[in-house]
Amino acid sequence: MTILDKIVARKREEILENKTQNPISVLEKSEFFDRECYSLKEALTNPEKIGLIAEFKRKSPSKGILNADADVAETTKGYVAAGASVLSVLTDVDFFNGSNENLIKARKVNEVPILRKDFIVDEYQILEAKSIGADVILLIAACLSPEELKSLGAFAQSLGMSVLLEVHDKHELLCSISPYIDAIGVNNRNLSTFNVDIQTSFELADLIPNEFVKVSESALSNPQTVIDLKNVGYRGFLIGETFMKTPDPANACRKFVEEVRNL
Ligand SMILES: O=P(O)(O)OC[C@@H](O)[C@@H](O)c1c[nH]c2ccccc12
Repeated sequence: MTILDKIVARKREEILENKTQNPISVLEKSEFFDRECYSLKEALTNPEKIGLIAEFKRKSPSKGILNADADVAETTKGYVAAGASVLSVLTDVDFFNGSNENLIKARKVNEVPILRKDFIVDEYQILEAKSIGADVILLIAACLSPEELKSLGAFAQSLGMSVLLEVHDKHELLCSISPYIDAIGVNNRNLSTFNVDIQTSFELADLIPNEFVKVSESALSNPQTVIDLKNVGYRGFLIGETFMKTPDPANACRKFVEEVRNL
């Protein structure tokens, strides 16, 4: 059993618990449920920005605790002030020390698209994402069939949300493309083995059809890599650890954006 299998197995239990505690009728009454979502594509294609998706992640299964203390409202506001176009907030509790509460706190103080970073396998989680104020959901090809990717993507888009499809190899990419996604993220980290290799993004760049915004995810720590990825067509850069492992993630983000701009 890989770590991804473990996470998904636990996720299915959690969904059952949440469905009884917070039925859909309750989710639909949330203050955020009827708000209009911000568009991921629009945010990432703004020519004045570098296309940063800055992530709030306290812990990861591969690295352990990154930051137990950072305040989510202050950090996410700082990310946006630093120039981030989009925020990503981990909501998985057991493996990433995230929470829905963290996303709600980020939503209340920011006016940019927010990605609910979690392992989505059920429509219920998409309604939950909408109810906590998320604009974007992640669909991970490694844990969903092509049919599930299509139906979950179509469901999210029917609610006005954007869909980021995550792939980490050519096979996943080629069998997951559908009209029900807005952007394609190449994860440089293999979620089953935790191996990281930025070449993955360079190798898959040309295989992603141009109608999708191209996003490179994970293990980005060098400002020059952002420039090199831009040159092969990427418009989004998802960064968590590089910022969160420092005592002041927003400040680390500000320095990173400045360095990219000066290159
Ligand atoms: O912290 P990093 O190496 O900058 O990576 C961020 C993000 O890409 C990573 O957290 C991530 C990518 N895909 C995921 C799926 C689930 C949980 C987390 C992730």
